[in-house]
Amino acid sequence: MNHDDENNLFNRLEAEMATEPGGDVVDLDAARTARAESATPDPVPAGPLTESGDPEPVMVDQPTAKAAGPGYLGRLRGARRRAVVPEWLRSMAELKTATAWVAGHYAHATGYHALRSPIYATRLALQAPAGAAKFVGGTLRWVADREGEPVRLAAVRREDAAEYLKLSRQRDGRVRLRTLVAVLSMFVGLGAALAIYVLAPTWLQAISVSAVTMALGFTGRRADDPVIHKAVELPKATKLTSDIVLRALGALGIPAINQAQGKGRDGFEFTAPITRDGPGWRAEGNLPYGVTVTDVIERRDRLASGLRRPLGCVWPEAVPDEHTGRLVLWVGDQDMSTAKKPKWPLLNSGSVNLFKPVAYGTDQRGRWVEVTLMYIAGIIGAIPRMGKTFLLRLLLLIAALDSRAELHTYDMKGTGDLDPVGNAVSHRHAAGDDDEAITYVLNDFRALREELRRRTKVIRSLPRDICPESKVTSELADKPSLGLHPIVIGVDECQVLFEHPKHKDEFEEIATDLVKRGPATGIVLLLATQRPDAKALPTGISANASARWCLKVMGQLENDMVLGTSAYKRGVRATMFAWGDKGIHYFVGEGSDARIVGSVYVDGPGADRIAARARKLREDAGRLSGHALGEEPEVTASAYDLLADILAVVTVKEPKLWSETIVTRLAELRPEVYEGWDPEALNAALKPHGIATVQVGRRVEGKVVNRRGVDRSRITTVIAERDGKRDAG
Ligand SMILES: Nc1ncnc2c1ncn2[C@@H]1O[C@H](COP(=O)(O)OP(=O)(O)OP(=O)(O)O)[C@@H](O)[C@H]1O
Repeated sequence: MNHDDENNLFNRLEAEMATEPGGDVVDLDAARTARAESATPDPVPAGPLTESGDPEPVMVDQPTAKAAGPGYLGRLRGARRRAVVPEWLRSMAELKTATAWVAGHYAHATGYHALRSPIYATRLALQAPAGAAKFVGGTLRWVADREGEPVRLAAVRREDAAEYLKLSRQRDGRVRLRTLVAVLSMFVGLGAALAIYVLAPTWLQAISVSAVTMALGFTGRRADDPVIHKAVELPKATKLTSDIVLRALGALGIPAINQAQGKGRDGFEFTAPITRDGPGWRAEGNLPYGVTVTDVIERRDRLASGLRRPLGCVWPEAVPDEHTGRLVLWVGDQDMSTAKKPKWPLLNSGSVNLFKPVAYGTDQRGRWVEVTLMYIAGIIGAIPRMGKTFLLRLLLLIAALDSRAELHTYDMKGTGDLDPVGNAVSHRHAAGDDDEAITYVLNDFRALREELRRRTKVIRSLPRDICPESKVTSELADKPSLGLHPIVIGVDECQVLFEHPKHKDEFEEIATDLVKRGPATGIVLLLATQRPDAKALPTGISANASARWCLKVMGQLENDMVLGTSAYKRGVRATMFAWGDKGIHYFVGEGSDARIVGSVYVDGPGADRIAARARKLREDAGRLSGHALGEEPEVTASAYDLLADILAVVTVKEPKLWSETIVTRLAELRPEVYEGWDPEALNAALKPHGIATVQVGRRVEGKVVNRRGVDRSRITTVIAERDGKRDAG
């Protein structure tokens, strides 16, 4: 009986006992027999009542274990098929890697031993006399049947004459035969040696003497000092066996596993054989009832101790479409952070189409993980020094390699990490968190909001056959006349914007708009922060981001801010990354579940080289613009302030004014900003400031006309609150 059957039976018997009135001690065998005979299902009190008022019985268990669950066909349909052709045969890249590795291994071993062969020969020659002595001694012992001596001596000690006589006779016969064989062999050997000496050419003589010397030298070897050392130190990563997995799971301190193992059971039910999977081993199976994969992930360090492997090799994972107790344990041969990574295809050559997936990192198994930068808004979160800026820069470099993309790069930390991209290709670029930089970013964000509006209008006006999905496509991005090329905005340490004492609301409002409506219009916003909380990353933004990269974080809150609500509960925990796991992160996006990815490492000089290539691409396409050309945006010094502008155009004598009058006046005041605004746009722009439009009645030609308008006193109050002054008007 397997564990499932045992458990089923146990559960059934428990249910039977629970339904017995009074909870008396029950003879289980008798109960089972009676149940089988009566063939009526057990009454379950929770069921609906029958006409007579008795609870209607509800079948919870089928009478036989066989009938439980779906039928054979059902189970077949539900079965997951394993790949017919193994992964390494399907993927050219994997096959190449495997073949190259095997060839490299043997080439290394051959070279290693070839270089040392003279030493081996000398040592064997020196050992040859000892080997000869050993050979002669061994032969004499064999001829004299020394191996039987202990038995004969034992017979002597026991004074067992009959036994001794029998053994002696047997020994005499054996010695005679062996002497004959030895003498014959000696003659044959000596004859062959003489023949070679007299008849054979010199090379054959040399080979023969060497072979005999080497053989004698090999015989004379010492166990503690081998002549030939191993060319490679085999890694300690030995095969993962079920025993090792069970031992490790038993060491986690999870009571249900320990109880099962205490009763002699496994505490883990393997659902597939342990197999080689990439550069590591993969075990899959069911944890005991009630134990979840997150329980194991939480104890990843203990698991690593139980497996006797470095932490970076041990990757327990949940299976997304399975129950929460289905564990996949992947144990790598090498620590993920130090394992050799394949060369990034874009490192030295190549360009990118942002509408197609691009490899940007590798998973634990060394396979490329791709990201499509279009139609997303992304957030990157991590504690400091884990590789957040490097990852953002990598994504921006990828974007730079599509010559159509217009880059806006903002390094609010100000250390110049984004300068390689910014100075070479960016349309807009700023570093630092001083007023000048903030004003620059604010102006650009405002311009981007306008661009977003323009793009939505362009997309709306396009015929269906050209723009079937109401979003920018690669073909549309190719047409310069439409101006729908990709715009990629990268902001490192974005909390500087969203916590800015004066402009935080406006930054938040624009960024939220870009996150929500940007993707369809070809605008991609990538935000990185080292403090992912509601202030640093407003929820309107974090909730709407469709791509998420989370490097190591310290707690559940930050984890869920970056990876999405309840990610932590589902076992997607970036808290488990070790301090050394730089660049390793959870990636959610590309329509798949969270994956662990180690991003490609591109250092400063590497980034410079790639950016130079990207610049060349742009120059060739005639698309280099803005900052990269040394041009600065027109509006820099005076960042406009909507509320202040409204106060400027609405006099104190006009306590309430129609929105349409205000937008007309605003357009006169600052046409580069307000041109084309309608009352709705004003309403939308005021909302983030907590200001709603009100009904304003005006007498027009003797009649009162009601329209939406703005209450001036509300504007002054909000400005007063914002600037901390009592009265702004
Ligand atoms: N993919 C990677 N592989 C290996 N090492 C990396 C990787 N990415 C970054 N690192 C290393 O991690 C260090 C920190 O990276 P980075 O400057 O991006 O961290 P950060 O999270 O942005 O830190 P801060 O919050 O201080 O800005 C780098 O100096 C780099 O050496």
